[in-house]
Amino acid sequence: MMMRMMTMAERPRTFSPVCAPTALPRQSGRVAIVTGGTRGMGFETARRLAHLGMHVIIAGNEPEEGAAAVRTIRQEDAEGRGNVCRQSRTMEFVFLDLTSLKSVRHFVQVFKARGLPLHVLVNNAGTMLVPELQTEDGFEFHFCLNYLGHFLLTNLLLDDLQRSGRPGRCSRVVNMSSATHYAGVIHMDDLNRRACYSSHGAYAQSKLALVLFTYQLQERLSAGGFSVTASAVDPGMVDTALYDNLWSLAQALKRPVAKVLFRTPAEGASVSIFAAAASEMEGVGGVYLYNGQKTQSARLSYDSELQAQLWTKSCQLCGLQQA
Ligand SMILES: NC(=O)c1ccc[n+]([C@@H]2O[C@H](COP(=O)([O-])OP(=O)(O)OC[C@H]3O[C@@H](n4cnc5c(N)ncnc54)[C@H](O)[C@@H]3O)[C@@H](O)[C@H]2O)c1
Repeated sequence: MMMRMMTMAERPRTFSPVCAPTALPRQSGRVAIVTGGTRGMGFETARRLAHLGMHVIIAGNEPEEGAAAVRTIRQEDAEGRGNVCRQSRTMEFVFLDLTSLKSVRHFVQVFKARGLPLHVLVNNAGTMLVPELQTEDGFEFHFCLNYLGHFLLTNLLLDDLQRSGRPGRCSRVVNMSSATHYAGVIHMDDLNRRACYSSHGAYAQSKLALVLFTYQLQERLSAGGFSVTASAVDPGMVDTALYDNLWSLAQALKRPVAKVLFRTPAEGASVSIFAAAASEMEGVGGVYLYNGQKTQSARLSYDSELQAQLWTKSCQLCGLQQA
């Protein structure tokens, strides 16, 4: 499929959603995992995929928020169908803490025990501007939550994605990146940023790592002849709880600006939903999407040597055997 490349300078200033909701095909019989689907864009993604008929598993570290999200979506679904089906097992929450590699492995074990197929994995969960902090495994917080946890999760679920995809109906991995990745640098010898920490630098590195991971994953999937695609998406600036870590003056200034200029979570999520479900994206991978268009990502993200190095290093950090 031909998609026109946009440069950064060409990026439109309008904040319209990327695709009309009606343009998406039904997804009955398909299964999706959405990380961080308890609120914000993850919730909107889970909601839309569920309404398209998918069995959606919200994976997150906030069980109460997760239960509320599941209740809301089930209720909406039941009302849409004119019946009440609150016990439906096609919309559920399963605990996953992406800052713990043990939790990632446990989540995968629980999922595999169910014997379900897996057609869509949306790696959406994330955090931003956290003060210097280490995870239980000793990783920098942004690096682990935004990138490494998702790297491990995806790799452990790859065989399920490969088994569930077929030519003409590929399984899809969607990685939630950000325009901040353009400012990112990969510090291969200091991925945990011990030498010189900045929360913005750590966030940017994690989002660039996700783009490098996306391209390397697609290359490996294509080389293996698998019916799985991987894409990175950029939702624009979206008014969500992601900005809760801004210092208080910045918060106060952000609020009125966000109301006018930022996208709503539903608008922001439309790019993940498009990547996860649109017919236009069938068989399309190794791309960075912004406003539903294939867009040029950072120059560094196309460095295939850097992609391979990061892959190898990430396998070592997670204790994964290299394929
Ligand atoms: N809001 C924006 O302007 C913007 C812009 C570009 C990219 N993004 C990205 O979009 C994604 C979604 O963010 P959002 O804006 O909807 O923010 P949000 O704070 O509303 O959602 C973040 C989600 O991640 C989950 N999460 C946090 N820590 C977790 C952990 N340890 N384990 C599992 N889940 C965890 C939260 O529970 C929540 O569901 C993030 O990856 C973010 O970096 C956001």
